[in-house]
Amino acid sequence: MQGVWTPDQIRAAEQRLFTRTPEPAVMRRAAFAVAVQTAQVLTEQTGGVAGRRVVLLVGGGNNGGDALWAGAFLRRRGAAVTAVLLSPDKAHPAGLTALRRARGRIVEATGASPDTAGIGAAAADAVEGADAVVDGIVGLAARGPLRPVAAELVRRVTAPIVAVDLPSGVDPVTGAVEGAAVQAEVTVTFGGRKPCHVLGRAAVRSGDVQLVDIGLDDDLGEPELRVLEAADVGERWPVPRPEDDKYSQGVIGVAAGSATYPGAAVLAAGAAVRTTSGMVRYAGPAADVVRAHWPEVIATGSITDAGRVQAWAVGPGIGTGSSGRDVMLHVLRSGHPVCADADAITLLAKDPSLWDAREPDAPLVLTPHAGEFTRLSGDELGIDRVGAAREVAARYDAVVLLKGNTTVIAAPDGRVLVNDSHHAWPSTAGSGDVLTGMIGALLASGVDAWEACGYASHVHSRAAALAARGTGGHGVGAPIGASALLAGVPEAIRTVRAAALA
Ligand SMILES: NC(=O)C1=CN([C@@H]2O[C@H](COP(=O)(O)OP(=O)(O)OC[C@H]3O[C@@H](n4cnc5c(N)ncnc54)[C@H](OP(=O)(O)O)[C@@H]3O)[C@@H](O)[C@H]2O)[C@@H](O)CC1
Ligand SMILES: [K+]
Repeated sequence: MQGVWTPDQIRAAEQRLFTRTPEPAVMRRAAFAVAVQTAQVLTEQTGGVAGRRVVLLVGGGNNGGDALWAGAFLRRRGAAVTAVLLSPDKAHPAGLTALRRARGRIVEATGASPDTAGIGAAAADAVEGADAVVDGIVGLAARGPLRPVAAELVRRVTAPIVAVDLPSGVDPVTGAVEGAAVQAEVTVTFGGRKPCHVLGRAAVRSGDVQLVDIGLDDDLGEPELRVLEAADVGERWPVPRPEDDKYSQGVIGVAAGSATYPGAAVLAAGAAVRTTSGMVRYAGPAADVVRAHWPEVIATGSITDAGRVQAWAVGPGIGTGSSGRDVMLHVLRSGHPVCADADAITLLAKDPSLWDAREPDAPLVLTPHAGEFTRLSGDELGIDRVGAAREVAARYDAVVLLKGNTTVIAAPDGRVLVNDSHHAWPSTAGSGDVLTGMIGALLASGVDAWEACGYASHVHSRAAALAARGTGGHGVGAPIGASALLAGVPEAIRTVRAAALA
């Protein structure tokens, strides 16, 4: 599990660290890691470091200081280093001295012979001719998108960019990208990941995030967010133990779909079949279609005949009328864990009396997309998706899985997991029905509700990428539908289990 800390938490931890290690030493350690990473990028792209042209984009704070020191280290490897100063009066003095001593070149962004965009000739030549660029424009103190001169310089870069701490122009806390921002090949960050490395468009802008230990670990405290790694998921994914039988692994009940729209039922029940080896029951008007697709599912037409289950996955395609309401009353009164999606969420939002049917201590998972979330919360979803999910989770005493390119999973006690797969292959109709069935199956097998959401969401996005044979948003792959995603689930489970056993 990876932790993610806010800039305020990082700064507070740094203050404690500086009582043991002087600040300049910490900065040099950070900068050295930037230099090593830049050398690696240069080697990969050009076959070496000596003689290659490195440009440092240097803002007026310590982020720029890191870049200047990194430039001084890169001079030792024989790179030709040019620092482009965006705020010459504020550029980090010790960093400047170090680069000058190492015989790096220093120019001003808006220096002599400016072009029509106001960029000085030396800066323009350097940026356009670079083999690699180090982004030290702004770091933890960033506010808003890149300012015009920085934006213009970044626009002209064609070389790979190594971002110091975070890609300049993104919001460090919310991950919002509201204007010009750096697209990094690699981001070298210090002490702990920040929200922008794992949230939304900023996570994509960060590229490959390399975390460098600067001695902060003991001072960081509880992380603001957590990210599951493949091995975390594989280690806890339920598989049959030698002593298990079909009942001991959990029986899940799926209440989804309708006679007119049986697809949601087929997908949710199929997802449950592929998630665990326990038994799957289906209750609803699509029983015949479900049986035809999944002979292993025990299907019945009415929720009242469903038989015993250990958890319910409810909602997709049940409708928001009186029969949907009856289904909700039944599953909420059962006292078992419930994963409520789609129409189930709309029903809960429009009829608050349904909450009274819920057993107070039974775990409840709500898996809204943005529109359903707004119905639940009563407010438009803004940039701070983490804060919003946390608030709704606390209000309803439920785990809230807020769907989006970054999935945010908030527990009622404030813990938050995020799943950012850096791709959008799961964005296809029916994909949510699959996720609901997966979460329900994990709940039935006894996995904690917050963790179940994290595991299911990780495997779900992995299954989509496997099915699409795709990687990043602009990488290879072909479009998939939810049935293909579902078919990818077993292989996705195999890969996370292999990671855990490795
Ligand atoms: N603490 C430590 O010892 C360690 C810290 N480390 C490093 O320090 C970094 C934090 O440094 P920092 O606090 O000096 O601020 P930093 O992010 O460089 O910003 C500088 C100035 O930029 C400006 N600015 C704001 N928004 C902007 C925008 N959108 N576009 C353009 N400019 C913008 C704003 O100034 P303004 O112009 O508004 O007066 C702001 O004050 C951290 O990320 C890490 O790299 C590492 O060395 C490890 C040890
Ligand atoms: K930066």
